[in-house]
Amino acid sequence: MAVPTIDFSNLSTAPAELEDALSNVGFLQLVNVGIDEAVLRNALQQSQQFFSRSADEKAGYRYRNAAENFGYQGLQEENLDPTAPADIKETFTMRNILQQSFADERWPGAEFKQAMLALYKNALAAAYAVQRVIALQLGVNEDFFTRKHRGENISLRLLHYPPVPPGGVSDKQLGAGAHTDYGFLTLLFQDDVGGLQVLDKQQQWQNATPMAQAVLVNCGDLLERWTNGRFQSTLHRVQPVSGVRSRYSIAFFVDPDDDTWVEPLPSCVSEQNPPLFEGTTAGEHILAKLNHSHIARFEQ
Ligand SMILES: O=C(O)CCC(=O)C(=O)O
Ligand SMILES: [Fe+2]
Repeated sequence: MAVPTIDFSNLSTAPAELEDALSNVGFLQLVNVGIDEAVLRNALQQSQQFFSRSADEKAGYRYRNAAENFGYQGLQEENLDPTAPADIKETFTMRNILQQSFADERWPGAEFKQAMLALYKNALAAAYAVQRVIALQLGVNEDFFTRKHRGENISLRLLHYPPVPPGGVSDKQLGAGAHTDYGFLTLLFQDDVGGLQVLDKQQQWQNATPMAQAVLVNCGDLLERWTNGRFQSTLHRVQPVSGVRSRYSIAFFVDPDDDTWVEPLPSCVSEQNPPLFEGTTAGEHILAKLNHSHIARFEQ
């Protein structure tokens, strides 16, 4: 299985290719979706600067709770796979920052904040464009999904995977443990280091090789539920980084508003395809998964 590349500007082929990729792989590389390279570069630069600060300084911007979903989390504070050792990554998460204002002292700096607001805005416009195409493919109104994603569960997350010395980690310890994403879809911007892997239908891990100028897009659990399993929320993980260079990535999680009721759409259900999922609110699903990946480390 290769992760397919789709040119979003080709209106005659993109919708069907998008549907095909989400159904068969759950991941795709999207080009020409309107991401401004300078905005992305600036955000990555700010991310590198922030993570290079001392542990003490970074601790001043700590994450407080899953409901707020904002701030810095250090190495081994999260288990995306609750059955594995904690992830060797540090993160800075920013939820709903176009509408929710966090006090200045919660931000690492004014330039950092400006850079993140710009990327958030740019990524949101791209995500809405993709959602409109998906809606039409699924036989609902074009704005069916965008109306349910007003921002309260949309977040931008900077990730830093420092290199680990050979033999420095146990067998099962990863940069990010195997998991599926919680929401509708995720846009991922990765540097050229590599390490992200996607599980294929033969249960083999395949590299999602970084591709310049492309955004990696993947389907989350709630889109899988809406499509009654037609679109796949695929397991993925990040290998620990060896060598000398750190890996940096930025994820943009596009998740529905808390009160959104998610159940299989009529176009995805038939006599041959009875509903596989019960209805749930998006809020319940997201909070349960967030808590699960943070609480697990206290139980080990
Ligand atoms: O950093 C990456 O490449 C992937 C991170 C990821 O899958 C996640 O945070 O959900
Ligand atoms: Fe993920």
